[in-house]
Amino acid sequence: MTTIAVLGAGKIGEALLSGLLDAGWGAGDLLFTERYEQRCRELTERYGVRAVTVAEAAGEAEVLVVAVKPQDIDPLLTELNPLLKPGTLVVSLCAGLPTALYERELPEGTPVVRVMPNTPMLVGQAMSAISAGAHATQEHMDLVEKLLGSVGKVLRVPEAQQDAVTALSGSGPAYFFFLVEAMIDAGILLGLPRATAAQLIIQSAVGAATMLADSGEHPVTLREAVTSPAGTTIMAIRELEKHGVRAALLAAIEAARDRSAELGRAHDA
Ligand SMILES: NC(=O)C1=CN([C@@H]2O[C@H](COP(=O)(O)OP(=O)(O)OC[C@H]3O[C@@H](n4cnc5c(N)ncnc54)[C@H](OP(=O)(O)O)[C@@H]3O)[C@@H](O)[C@H]2O)C=CC1
Ligand SMILES: O=C(O)[C@@H]1CCC=N1
Repeated sequence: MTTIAVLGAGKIGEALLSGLLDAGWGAGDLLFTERYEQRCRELTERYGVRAVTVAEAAGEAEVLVVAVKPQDIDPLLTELNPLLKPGTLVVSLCAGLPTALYERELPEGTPVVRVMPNTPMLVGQAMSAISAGAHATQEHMDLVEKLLGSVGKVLRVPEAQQDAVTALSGSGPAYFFFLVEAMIDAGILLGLPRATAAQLIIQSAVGAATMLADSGEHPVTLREAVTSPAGTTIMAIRELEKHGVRAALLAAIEAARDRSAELGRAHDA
């Protein structure tokens, strides 16, 4: 079995560890690094996976998954450079960071795969997009596809699309959570108890997502089926259009794309 070390087991690193264990990966094949002792203990107690140093991770693992904040990448790559064994695959989950950054800061020929996952990985429902760096082979891509495929769906995309992907599916769960939060507030406004409003909206979200995933229908068709002539839904849609919700989403996702590109440029040589 391939040994995988997650460097930086925060929100997404923990989601990956948890998702891989749920999918049947052995705890003995998973390692992680973290900055603080207490966080190491917490994760080891929760998942039975071993906390190691970066040097131990580089010595033992065939795959190093980098899951630190983009702002924390430079010291980690400096530490990793002299430790990396030839042929170790480096998988980056970091928003904005190009494979070229890793290739520049790590030993010549290091295979790198850039991935943009999302937190539904925690429940085996991630959407991950993967792109090969200059030295990543078909076998490396297949291995990363297998790894991420065990915790959700995987799409191969050209690296030039990764900033857009980050804005859409990387950040995407947050937009849905925001929408659900606002809709629950609307229930409160209408006088419903919070628990009732939450149950109504969360199940509606699950039902709508399942229809989108399973029916093969375009979202417009599904929305039209809910929108009766002179009924309730069209009154709500008119307000959404009047308040520019569609334009707000376009602008929001464009801003997220721009931020991803900016995070990458911050590391230009
Ligand atoms: N959260 C998300 O939904 C997604 C995040 N990502 C990407 O994943 C990466 C991590 O994000 P997220 O999990 O949210 O962030 P977190 O801050 O939750 O996780 C990063 C973790 O790495 C630790 N860390 C930092 N430097 C080191 C180091 N040198 N060695 C070991 N551990 C270290 C941090 O410790 P400390 O807290 O002490 O600094 C923290 O626990 C980012 O690059 C982000 O762009 C990608 C897709 C989705
Ligand atoms: O907000 C962020 O920067 C990270 C990347 C995608 C989702 N969360």
